[in-house]
Amino acid sequence: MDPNAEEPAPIVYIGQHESQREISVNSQLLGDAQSLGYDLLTAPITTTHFQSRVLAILADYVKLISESPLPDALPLPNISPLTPKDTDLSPEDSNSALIAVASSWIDLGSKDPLIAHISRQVFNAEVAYAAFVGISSILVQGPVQGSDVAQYSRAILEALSLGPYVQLHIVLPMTGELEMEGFDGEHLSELARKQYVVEEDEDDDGEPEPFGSWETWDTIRSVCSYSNKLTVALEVPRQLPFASIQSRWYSESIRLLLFPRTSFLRNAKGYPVLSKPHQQLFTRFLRLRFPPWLLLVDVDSIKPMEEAASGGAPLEPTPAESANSAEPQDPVSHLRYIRHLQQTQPSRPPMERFGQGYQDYIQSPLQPLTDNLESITYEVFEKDPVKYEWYERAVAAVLKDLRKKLGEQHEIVVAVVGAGRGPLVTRSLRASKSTGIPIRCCAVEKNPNAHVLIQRRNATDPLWNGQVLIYKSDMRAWPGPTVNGNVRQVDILVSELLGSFADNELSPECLDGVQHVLHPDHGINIPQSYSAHLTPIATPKLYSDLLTRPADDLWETPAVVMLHQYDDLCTIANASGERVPDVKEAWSFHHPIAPAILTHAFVRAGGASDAGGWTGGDGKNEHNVRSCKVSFKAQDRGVCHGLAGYFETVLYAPEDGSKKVELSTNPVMMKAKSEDMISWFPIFFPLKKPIFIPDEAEIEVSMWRQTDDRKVWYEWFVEVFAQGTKGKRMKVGGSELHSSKKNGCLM
Ligand SMILES: C[S@@+](CC[C@H](N)C(=O)[O-])C[C@H]1O[C@@H](n2cnc3c(N)ncnc32)[C@H](O)[C@@H]1O
Repeated sequence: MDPNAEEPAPIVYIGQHESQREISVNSQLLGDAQSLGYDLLTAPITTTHFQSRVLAILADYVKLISESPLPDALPLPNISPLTPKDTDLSPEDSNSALIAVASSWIDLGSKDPLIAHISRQVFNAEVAYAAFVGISSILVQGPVQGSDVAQYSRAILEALSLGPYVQLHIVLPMTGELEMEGFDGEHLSELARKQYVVEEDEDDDGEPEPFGSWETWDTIRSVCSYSNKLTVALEVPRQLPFASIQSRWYSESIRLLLFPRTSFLRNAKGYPVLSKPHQQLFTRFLRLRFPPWLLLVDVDSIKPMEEAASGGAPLEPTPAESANSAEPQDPVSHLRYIRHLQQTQPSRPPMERFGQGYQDYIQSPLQPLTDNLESITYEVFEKDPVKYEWYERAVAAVLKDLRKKLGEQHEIVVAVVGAGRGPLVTRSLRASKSTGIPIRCCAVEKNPNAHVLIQRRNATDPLWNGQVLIYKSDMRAWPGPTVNGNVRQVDILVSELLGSFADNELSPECLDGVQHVLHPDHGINIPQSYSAHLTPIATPKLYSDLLTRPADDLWETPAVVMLHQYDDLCTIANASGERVPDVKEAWSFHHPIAPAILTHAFVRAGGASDAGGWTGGDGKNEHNVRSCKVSFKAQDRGVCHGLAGYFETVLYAPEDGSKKVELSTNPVMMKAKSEDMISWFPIFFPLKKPIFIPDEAEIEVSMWRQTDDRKVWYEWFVEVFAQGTKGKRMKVGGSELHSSKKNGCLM
């Protein structure tokens, strides 16, 4: 968790795959591949013998129905169980390093019921046998061009139930068609009967839909209910598609990245290398919490060691051979290059280093008002390299402004409310020292355990020097500091009560409750304001994680997550033309609030005035209700799984108009306002049912911050609109109304 610690090279598992492996894979060959430096090897589940047997059964059946007076009365043929000649695989200890390959000559989505039926039998027999011999990872060719994706998906769903540990990895291109070598022999799709072959659409320009491959995947995983046993084996093409397609795939469950021969370039010395964009893609995937395995496809064919030693290619070229040959003779040049990339990865930004292991990990938001935090939690905040520094700047700026306004005679009272272990007290004292403006400093904390530490710190820290006035109190019940027997008004009220969505740790309610100690004319709050921001995202990872958890109200509870494997559905171009997420403000809070509002709230409390709150209680907290309706424009089709939430805060805007001191977790503003700040992860408002978003659709988000005087909760609702035929917008999808009332934040 230390953001400054040295980073080890990421762990990457690399395998080798040959589309047409000519030699059978056994533990000997696997051992040879491992001694060359591979971790994994692919192995076809069945042999060509099996294929010939299936084709013969098919041919017999076709003949039979052609000769039968009642062809429709004939039952579809069955494939008899596998025989020893049909497969080279057997149970071995080393099988965990094998990835089984299901036959690519079948057509699970064939529109011809006969072909689909045969294909399913082949596939099920293969999956079941692979699972039986202890190989859980199975590479499965994606749907054949023109076949029925729904039918294919159903077949995948069926196969997933064939073994408890079966993992199916669907081979798909990023866009268009696969580049890796296809299957050479007879393909079942070519044997579909005429009446089932659909003529090509003449109007079709032949150009693939850029998101077509992703859409195929979306259908497969939706039919399979986002099963965590189903992932993608994504082929990396020579020409990478648009950034929007790359980031869509990045958000998906990718277990394998396939690098075919075509994805490599040759450098001046003839060695295989990846282009810069390919390297960036590689780095991005490597930073995932569970990076995909890599498969080098149809490069550096693996020969058994014995064969290599007795006349095959030598393992390492001699210098003379290297000099004389136009192409390097290294038998694992692609692997060596990828290992080199692995070892020379650029270091991660501080937030990623700090959050390592927490990426896409769902946590309940902290409730520091209801719960008493542990010392270790404070310790984690205190590692932030930015937040405390910015608070110190803000206090210094306020001190200078107040000094101008109040003169040297006025002793400035600074109160840190919710002081925790005291870092903001230290920063306030430092600001006083650096500006030369003396202060009277107080610390208020309701956590009795943290209170012990701040008292000790007051006694031992030379900067505190026993001068800090320490109060163990809920700030809302604190009467203010007593100096020389008199209660003094506070000039600067410093707090850090912000959650990932700004107000979700009840900063507004706490600061309202302590505003009575602040000087009514010139008192200043740090922060002065904060705002909540949101944007719709696709995050299949979080959605499928939530699906695996039993509690129903998980869908009704915002979660704190270091969002990593997700895709922004709505982006805009920034000033330099770069596409950035369209993050919009939901609402904001400003402090101090108008005294009249507090007076009114006070009168309402106890039910003496008005009819009571709209959502319960007397209505005393109703001024902290907020709502918004924000509209976003999606560029490309996708699926919305929820809303990502962020916050921004103005700690202080100096009176001379100089740069404001601000913090932000909004990915668009963070760099400019508080780069490398690590204290807050984003918040995620999930949707119980993912919503499909068509190209260029409008996404409307309605959100509410509600209260009943005892707690605060959020409600959220998403609607999707597309352009209708008559030029009018038309609703095409929407969520149910989600509400966190049951798990609201207690006041
Ligand atoms: C997010 S922590 C910040 C701690 C510390 N100021 C820092 O920046 O490291 C918020 C602190 O406020 C305290 N707190 C929250 N609500 C409070 C209240 N109503 N009265 C007093 N302390 C409160 C919590 O116990 C916690 O120590």
